[in-house]
Amino acid sequence: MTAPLVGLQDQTLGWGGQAVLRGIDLSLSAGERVVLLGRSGVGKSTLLAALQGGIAARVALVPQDHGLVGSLSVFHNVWMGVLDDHGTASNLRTLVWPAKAQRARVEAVLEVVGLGTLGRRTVGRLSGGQRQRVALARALLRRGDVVLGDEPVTALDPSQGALLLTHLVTQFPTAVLALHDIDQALRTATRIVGLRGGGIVLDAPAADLTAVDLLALYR
Ligand SMILES: Nc1ncnc2c1ncn2[C@@H]1O[C@H](COP(=O)(O)OP(=O)(O)OP(=O)(O)O)[C@@H](O)[C@H]1O
Repeated sequence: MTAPLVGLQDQTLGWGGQAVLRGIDLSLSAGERVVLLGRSGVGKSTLLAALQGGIAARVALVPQDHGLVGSLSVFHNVWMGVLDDHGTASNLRTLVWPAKAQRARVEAVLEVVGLGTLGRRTVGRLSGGQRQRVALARALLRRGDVVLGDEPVTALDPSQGALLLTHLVTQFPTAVLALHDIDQALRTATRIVGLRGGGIVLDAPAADLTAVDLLALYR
């Protein structure tokens, strides 16, 4: 049996000494597509942060707040996904004068998210949905062993969101996604983890669950 990518055992998770989740046991294996579900504020982002902190493999992130720099161009924000693959001198050069090959790599992922013509646009001038697509493009450029997405398509229309979510999970061997849409969770996940009342109350293969089972997390 291969070792898990991360294993949390009886962990208390929270912020600034304040516990949000208690008694958390969760291990993530390569190849899984885990969706985290639960009411707003229950601790999905908190759990994602703990998983991120524990994974030693290469991780691409799609944070809930997008994590973009509004004063920089779309190109530069997407390129941030691979900043740690390059040295400081190279990154400074890219900031001032991106090479043609770098532009081409970024344009390829911008095409995928439907922002092919907006590479030079300042992120501060984009709509919410466009910003989310920049964050998705940054993760797609980064690639990696695991993608962690915190409501990664909530700002998109349902059809575009479904397409990009499907694309995202096919680009990474392993995914953990916090979602709000139960049907999307059932379509996307191999495993669903449900949070309620400060802990994990459900951890089961998606194939064994129905929408009715998942609605219980929100009552
Ligand atoms: N960076 C942070 N610093 C301090 N407290 C935080 C931080 N992130 C979340 N919290 C707190 O942790 C608790 C759980 O929030 P969290 O964002 O994990 O929930 P969530 O299930 O992801 O919610 P939502 O679905 O609304 O995004 C909340 O009380 C929130 O205020």
